[in-house]
Amino acid sequence: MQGGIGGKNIILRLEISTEHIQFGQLITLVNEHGGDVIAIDVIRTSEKATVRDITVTIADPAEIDRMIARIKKAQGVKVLSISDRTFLLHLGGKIEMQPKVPIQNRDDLSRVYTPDVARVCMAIHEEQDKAFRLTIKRNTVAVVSDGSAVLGLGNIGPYAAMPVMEGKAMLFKQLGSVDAFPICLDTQDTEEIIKAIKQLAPAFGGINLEDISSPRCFEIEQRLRDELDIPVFHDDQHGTAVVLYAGLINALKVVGKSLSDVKIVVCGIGAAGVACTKILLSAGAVNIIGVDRHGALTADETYEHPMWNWYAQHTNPERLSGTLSEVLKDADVFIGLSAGGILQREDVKRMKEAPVLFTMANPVPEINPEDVEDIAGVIATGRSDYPNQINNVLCFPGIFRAALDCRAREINEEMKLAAAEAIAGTIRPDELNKLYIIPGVFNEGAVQQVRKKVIQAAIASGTARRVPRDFR
Ligand SMILES: NC(=O)C1=CN([C@@H]2O[C@H](COP(=O)(O)OP(=O)(O)OC[C@H]3O[C@@H](n4cnc5c(N)ncnc54)[C@H](O)[C@@H]3O)[C@@H](O)[C@H]2O)C=CC1
Ligand SMILES: CC(=O)C(=O)O
Ligand SMILES: [Mg+2]
Repeated sequence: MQGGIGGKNIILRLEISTEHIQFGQLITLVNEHGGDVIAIDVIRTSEKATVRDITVTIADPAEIDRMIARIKKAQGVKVLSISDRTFLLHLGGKIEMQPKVPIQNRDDLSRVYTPDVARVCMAIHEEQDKAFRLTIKRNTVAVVSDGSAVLGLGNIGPYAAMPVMEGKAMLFKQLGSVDAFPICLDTQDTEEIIKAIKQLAPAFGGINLEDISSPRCFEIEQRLRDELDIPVFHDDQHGTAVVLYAGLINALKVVGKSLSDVKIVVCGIGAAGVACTKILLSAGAVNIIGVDRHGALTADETYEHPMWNWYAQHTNPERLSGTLSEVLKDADVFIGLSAGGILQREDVKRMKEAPVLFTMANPVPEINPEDVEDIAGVIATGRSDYPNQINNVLCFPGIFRAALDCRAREINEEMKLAAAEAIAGTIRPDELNKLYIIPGVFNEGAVQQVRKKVIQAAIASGTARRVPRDFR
């Protein structure tokens, strides 16, 4: 994946001479390259020529250049510009700030701002907790990244991370009615990140850490949880783990296996891989083998990475060693949280019957579903263009909605397990099948169910600081 014209949807602005070319000829040319014209807008027209924006969706992006070369050669057609619909959508960023009330006169001005605002400031100064009532704090979350592990793109830095964080902020708002600010810090130093987030915290009711690479993410999250009194949640760890567990509950029902019996191979023992393993262990999984770039993690080895030593001590009961391919033999479940394209069809064939494949690397999964759909029991990816999207977006809007509504001090294990069970439970037994193990992102019932179950868990576990009105 790269910048520029790399996507599947493009808009061509063409000046078309009415004397030389029939519009139908152009459509045929697009179709010959596997493209479909999905919209045509006339920009201007004269007797001799029309200027039109033609939106084309194309199955094989490699065909785009060939198609454009042919259009450029066609007599009577001038290509004025080529744009990628995804890039157009990002022009100027994807979100903006909106005041809740207009400032229409001096009276409004003196209330939202000086002098009257001073009385509100002093009320908070006298009782800091009032910040929850009198500022944006109670509904606002900071989405903070350092750009070090952005999706599966790696360490692309804070500027390049912004589009993902803006996207997360949009999802927070649309799905959970949570106001979220994208914040990308220009440092990858653990202490500086902790300090910066603590300094930002007064404005926020929660901190969603995003795309911070392991092992720094573990210390950053733990220290912030200890030192702040608002929920701090590393989405790539816990959001992913919650949704993965929800998906696995249902996938195992489809293939008729139980969590305590299955052999699970987790590939990519980073932020997401560690958290997914932890939630599965706490839910009763016994036989989990973790694999990273150098092969299986085993208690027979010592690792520089302290989390890997913990991992090796708590997993791989048979102390298997070897490559991903080797340890996959007779496995029931593959969980990929590593990098695109690293799993081969031959490896899947050596797994047990009806293997469950969660190939969750973004944007390119460990294996393309179409390469193994004939031999897999259930397949899920992190993407929205295949069935069974296992993506933390199913968790973070609802879990933060709940945490803000009950003013939870933290998001604890009880709340995470409740969220997973709520997501899994959204699918009725008569709906469950290999192509439908997890609710879709736009399933409003799922967010509401997560909110309800997570608030109940927060109250029961004593971390809620208020009981929302609909729970009284
Ligand atoms: N679907 C979802 O909801 C989510 C998907 N992800 C995806 O999971 C992947 C990992 O994300 P994080 O854990 O945040 O990153 P991370 O950087 O913390 O961990 C990635 C781990 O994968 C390992 N790895 C890389 N290439 C490998 C290979 N060829 N074989 C074995 N291990 C390999 C790395 O050494 C590292 O330990 C990314 O592709 C990300 O997009 C992450 C979070 C949520
Ligand atoms: C989904 C997500 O958070 C990731 O791929 O990093
Ligand atoms: Mg992420």
